[in-house]
Amino acid sequence: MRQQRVFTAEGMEPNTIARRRPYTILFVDDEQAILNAIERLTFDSDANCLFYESPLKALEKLRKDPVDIIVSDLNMPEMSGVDLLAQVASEYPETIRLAMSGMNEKETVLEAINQGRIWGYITKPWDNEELLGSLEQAIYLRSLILERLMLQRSVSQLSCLNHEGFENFVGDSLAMQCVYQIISRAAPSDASVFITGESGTGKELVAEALHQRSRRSEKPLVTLNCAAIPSELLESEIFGHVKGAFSGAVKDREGLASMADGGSLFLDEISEMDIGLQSKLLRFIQTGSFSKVGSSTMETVDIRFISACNRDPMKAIEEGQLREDLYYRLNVISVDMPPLRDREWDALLLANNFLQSYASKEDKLVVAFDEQSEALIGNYHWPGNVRQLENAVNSAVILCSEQLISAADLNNTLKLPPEELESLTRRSMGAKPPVAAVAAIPPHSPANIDAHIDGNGAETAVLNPSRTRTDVPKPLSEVEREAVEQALAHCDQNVARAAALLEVSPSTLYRKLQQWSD
Ligand SMILES: Nc1ncnc2c1ncn2[C@@H]1O[C@H](COP(=O)(O)OP(=O)(O)OP(=O)(O)O)[C@@H](O)[C@H]1O
Repeated sequence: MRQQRVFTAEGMEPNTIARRRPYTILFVDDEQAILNAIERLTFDSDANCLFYESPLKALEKLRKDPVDIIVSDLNMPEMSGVDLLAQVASEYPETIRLAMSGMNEKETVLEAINQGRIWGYITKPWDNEELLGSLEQAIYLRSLILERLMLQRSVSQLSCLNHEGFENFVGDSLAMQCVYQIISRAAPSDASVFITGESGTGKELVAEALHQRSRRSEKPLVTLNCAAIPSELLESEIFGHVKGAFSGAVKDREGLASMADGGSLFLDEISEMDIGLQSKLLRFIQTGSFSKVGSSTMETVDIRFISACNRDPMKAIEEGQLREDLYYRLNVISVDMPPLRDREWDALLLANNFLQSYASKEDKLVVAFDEQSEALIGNYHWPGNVRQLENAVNSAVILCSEQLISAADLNNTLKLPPEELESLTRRSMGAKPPVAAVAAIPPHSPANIDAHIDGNGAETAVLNPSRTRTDVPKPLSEVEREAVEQALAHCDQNVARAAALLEVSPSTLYRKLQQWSD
């Protein structure tokens, strides 16, 4: 009996990716007899060998499920082997590509090698030991590439983790920087804040950050999810009750309003609150006074109100689910949370962060996302926002059987149909690693522009040379105007928000807009 040929790269440390699994080798040749001969030769090896007569079918297979190594004949009627390998080189540059050819095609092969489309070649007819030796070499090369990929990803993850975040937020997109600025400015005030945004965008984190950064941080932040408590119990939940106020009220009970005294009260999903109770809440907000259910004694507390709604509050008002007067009372400062799909590369930053925390929680040696899963994270539209991303990563960490998370692992919760999954994981759709986040910001975007106050106190926007990659400087006036235009576009033409983003006063911005319109 022949001994099993073990295609495991020698010289690699135990537990490295080189040992993670059998490698997949795809052989393409239009002659079935050649494929049969290779199949017999590799039958006992621990590699996962696949055989295709049609180069087009081989490409189709590759696009569904990339392989480690491809070995292709050169002369095939459907598509030449050089073209096939060039295609693989452009779509999957890290797949090792070998050509099989007779000596008469040496010129073509050498040219392809020199152009980087092919890594090596096997002559036909081959010597069995030489062919197996070439495959072992290819596997060794592939293992080095995977090792390098893993190291790159670890470095990129470390830089994500070392990135100084804002409170408990992860993300440095322009949209989130704008949110951080509003929080920083609003936090010290006692003014009510109304947070809007789709479900799972982080509205509760905003409430926590506002409280943490306020003078009330030593006192409690009390959260009430108005949708989670039956409306008949909500009044007593907020204001408390006295013994005998209703059947079941066997003793006096403090409400959340008393518990939040000196601190903040976060009213989540406010439009779900019963409309009758909303008028009592309005009175309470206006006076700071309330009485427990079943009591006529007034109590006074000092509370900062933060509210959130995951639907359009104007629609809720129109539909009679939110009192307009209450809304304006609660909405002194508004924070609109951007959906995850509008946050540049934040999804990748967040995913890496969740990967680290769940891998350590589950005690699993999962170190990174593979290329396809990174592309999926960057390209998917995440209707459930950060919460959905967190669940997808959590489940992928639990289910994944290798050190790299694959798109299929993530798709366990996303449940995308195969065609959609394939198109979202295609490299050409442009996912970028998180470390590229800063470089990806256009050179003249507001993130690359600092506010500058000159000796006379006049504010101007200047390019920060350490953050821009442009080689040819533009006149300052042009840069300034572009920065203002981009900031306005980013903030839906809201001058106050654009001014906050550019770190100038709204009056400065109005003055400049006036000058430019003259
Ligand atoms: N930028 C972020 N960085 C890190 N974690 C985040 C971020 N945004 C949200 N999360 C996490 O995502 C989950 C959902 O966030 P959160 O509960 O704050 O969303 P929400 O907008 O209040 O949702 P809902 O409207 O459904 O109540 C939480 O586990 C939260 O910690």
